This record gives sequence, structure tokens and C-alpha cells, in this order.
Amino acid sequence: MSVKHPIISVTGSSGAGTSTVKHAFDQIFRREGVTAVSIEGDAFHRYNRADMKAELARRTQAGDHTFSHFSIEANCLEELEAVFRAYGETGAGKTRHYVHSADEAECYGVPPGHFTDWEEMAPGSDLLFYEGLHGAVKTDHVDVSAHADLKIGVVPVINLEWIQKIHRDKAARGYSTEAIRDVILRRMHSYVHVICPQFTRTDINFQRVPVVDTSNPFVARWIPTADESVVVIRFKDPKGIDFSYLTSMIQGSWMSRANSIVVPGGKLDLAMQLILTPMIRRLAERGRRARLEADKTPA
Ligand SMILES: Nc1ncnc2c1ncn2[C@@H]1O[C@H](COP(=O)(O)OP(=O)(O)OP(=O)(O)O)[C@@H](O)[C@H]1O
Ligand SMILES: O=C(CO)[C@H](O)[C@H](O)COP(=O)(O)O
Repeated sequence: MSVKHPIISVTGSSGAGTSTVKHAFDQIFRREGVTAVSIEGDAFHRYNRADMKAELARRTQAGDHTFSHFSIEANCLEELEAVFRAYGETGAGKTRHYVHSADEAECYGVPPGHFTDWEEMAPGSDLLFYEGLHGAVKTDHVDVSAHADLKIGVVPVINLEWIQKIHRDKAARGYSTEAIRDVILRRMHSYVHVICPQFTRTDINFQRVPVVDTSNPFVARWIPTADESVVVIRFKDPKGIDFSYLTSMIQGSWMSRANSIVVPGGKLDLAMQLILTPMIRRLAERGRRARLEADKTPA
């Protein structure tokens, strides 16, 4: 955690909607005049696509059927923790991109399945924004979670998460339904042991729940729309959250527990703005004040 150089971490499984949620954050950053630098979790995969395939084959042959991109060992989480620590201390750090598709390849000048070179983040930022699979991970050897000042979980109920993943991976990444189904199955062990535990460490979880039948996600023809879903928003620490303000501002919302509200799917953006803007403003202002004070203090 760092007052001077705060970190916001948005964590979710593949297809959960973390990239989509990033847009909501970008709007708040723009409106509030907050300069953010970003890290994509996929940048910290340990292997490029070909090496991952080879490692997977090696492990499968050795009898390990649980290895996947969700696994701790498939990612450089010590490096991610080190980048979080360095940013918290100095406001600087390095990152890169994992290129998934032909579109991204054109943008980054690197073929799909490869990484760009490591690059220093732009100097002078107010905060670091992470979006990916492991932003609240804590094991015996690595603690990414401890370095993040605001942790957000993006967790649709699982059938919806799969539908979102299947549609995105088919449309944007060119995979077949069968290949995606196999990946979902292979990742299940780490989904349970690595992904889920993070959502008890997050400060706020946004859980999209469809109100249409998603019983067989593998044949769903489209992703349930905003109007066909509600979002459960759960606060780890409800102290200081003005629930009556939120429920009066967000039409159709209600409290389902002492720490949770439910909003219509179409109000997710508004809910995120109302909830997150004051938190982001506070982090950025505290950081600016602390950096100013540090500049005034003689070395
Ligand atoms: N609130 C939402 N309403 C409707 N569709 C959504 C919503 N959130 C995400 N989706 C859809 O789900 C798919 C996956 O979303 P997104 O790319 O944001 O996932 P992700 O968590 O960033 O995945 P990855 O980490 O694998 O890149 C996209 O097709 C997106 O349009
Ligand atoms: O989104 C993902 C994880 O968050 C991808 O599954 C992962 O980055 C691997 O990508 P690919 O299978 O296309 O090489």
C-alpha cells in the first residue's frame, strides 16, 4: 500500500469483463483529471504461446493436468509483486503487452502469442491501474494483494462468465467453441484454488447475474445484455458507504444485505461512477499531497 503512489487492482477471470470495466475507470480518470498508468495482467504470463503449449505438453505427460494460465507457476507473479512494490515506492516501473490477436499485432508490431519488449511506464502519474487475473493473489511466496490500495473484483456468475469468454474468444481471438471448452476445463483447478480466493480480499465485487436462462452456456447465441441482467455489488467494509444515497440515485436498485446492493444491469456504469469516483479522487488527492510534502522535506 502506498499513500504517495497508490495502486488500483481490478481482478477477474478470463472473460469476466475486466477490460470492459477498465473503460469505466478511464472515464472517471479523464473526468477527474487523474493521470493513470496501466498494467495488463497478461503481460506477466511466464511463457509466450508456443512455449506455453510446450510446457503444457511436458506437464501433461508428467501427469499434471491442472496447469493453465490461471496457475501461479504460469505467471511471473514475483515480478508483478516487484513492479507493484517499486511503483508504490517510486512511482516508476516497467510493463509490456501480451499480444492476443491479429488486431493487437498490428497495433504493437509483434506477432500474436508474443510479448512486446519491457518498457518504463510514463513518469509523473497519479496512480497505477492493474487489470487481470492475479491482482489480489497471496501465497506463501508472493503477495500481490498487499500492495494494492483499492481492489475490485469483476465476477459474473460462472455460466455468464463462460458465455462472455466463449463469445469474445471466438469473435476476437479466432478460437473454436471446443477449444475454449477444453481451456475452461483445464483451468478449473486453478479457478477454484487461485482465482476464487482473491474475491475475499477485494474491497468491492461487481457480480453480473443474468435474468435469462443460461443453463447451457456452450450453445448460447448471444451474451445476455445489460437489460437481461442485474449486478450485485458487495462491499468488504460497508463502513462509510452511503447506501441510502446510492439506492436513491440508482433507479431500481435495492439493498440485498447489510453490505450489498443490487442494481439493474444497465445502471452498472452509473453505479461504478457513483461508488468509485470519490474513492479514486481521495486516493489521487492524498497521493498528490504526500508527494508535495516529500518534495518540500529536505533530503
Ligand atoms: N457488463 C457487460 N455487459 C455485456 N457484455 C459484457 C459486459 N462485460 C463484459 N462483457 C462482454 O464479455 C466479453 C469479455 O469481456 P472482457 O474482454 O472485458 O473480459 P476480460 O475480463 O478483460 O477478459 P481477458 O482478461 O481474458 O482479456 C466481451 O465480449 C464483452 O463485451
Ligand atoms: O485472456 C487470457 C488470460 O487472461 C488468455 O487466455 C491468455 O492470455 C492466453 O492467451 P492465448 O491463449 O490467446 O495465447
